[in-house]
Amino acid sequence: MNTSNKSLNLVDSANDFHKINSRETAISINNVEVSFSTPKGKFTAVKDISLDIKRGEIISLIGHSGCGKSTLMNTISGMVLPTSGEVIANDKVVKGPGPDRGIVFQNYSLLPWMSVYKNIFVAVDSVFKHKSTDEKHAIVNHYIEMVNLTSHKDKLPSQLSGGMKQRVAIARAFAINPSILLLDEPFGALDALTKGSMHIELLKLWNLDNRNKTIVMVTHDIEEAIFLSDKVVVMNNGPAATIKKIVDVNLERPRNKKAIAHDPEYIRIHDELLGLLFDKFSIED
Ligand SMILES: Nc1ncnc2c1ncn2[C@@H]1O[C@H](COP(=O)(O)OP(=O)(O)OP(=O)(O)O)[C@@H](O)[C@H]1O
Repeated sequence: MNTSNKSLNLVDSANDFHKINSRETAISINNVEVSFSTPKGKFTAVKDISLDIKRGEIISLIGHSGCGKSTLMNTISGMVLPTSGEVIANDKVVKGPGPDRGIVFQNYSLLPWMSVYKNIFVAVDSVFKHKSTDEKHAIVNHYIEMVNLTSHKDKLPSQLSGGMKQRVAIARAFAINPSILLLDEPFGALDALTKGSMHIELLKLWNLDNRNKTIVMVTHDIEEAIFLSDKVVVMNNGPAATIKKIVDVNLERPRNKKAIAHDPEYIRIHDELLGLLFDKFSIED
């Protein structure tokens, strides 16, 4: 990626900005319960969930498979509405999806018949209706360049590697400039090396935006959660899953993946998260 110099220059000022800005609440999850109607009756996926997420924070949701991470995330995106309680995003009660909340899924959700360029253009075009075509092209080119895919912009998704597809999905999410970015296991399908470089690219984009975007990510990967996040929200097993603990990640940014693994605080957080996920209450099923 050709953004490293820019992002390095922004790091110090971004630190200050982040501290000031992080005092505002971007997302408030208030006493949320989500139940689904199933052929066997009502199924409560999550309940009693209350969580405040500050502007510019990166939050990870972790927990065992099926505990309700995606369901909770989808209450923020508006794709799932709470059965009771409410989610407030950018000071408005969430009643459905909106352009202030961009989402990236594990399966990239790119339109297979459209080029890299077109996939991003379509999203930009639908959100920035008031902008001229030239402005929209400039936005698309800017974000394609940011994820270093300019030479691949005319390719179809089927002609790209998994990491490249995920970069397109991330570029598309950033291009519509949502203040809240929701990532549902975005790197789950990638090999360790590609995953590592995607982490760096995500943080570069976040830095270039002055660490102003609020990012909520679902992951199964403890190391990924610690490396990227300010807080890790650990969920209990479902049904009727609740938040088990919110673990603060007080590790200085920018973080170096190699160095951080030897940091005593990293090791402590890692042990705590392992304990929370694999204690006797978590493995009863
Ligand atoms: N539309 C639905 N109707 C009925 N049950 C649902 C629905 N969506 C999710 N569930 C159930 O709610 C629970 C939580 O699902 P969810 O996908 O949120 O879990 P998750 O923690 O994200 O899982 P994973 O880590 O495996 O992706 C599961 O038991 C799932 O079967």
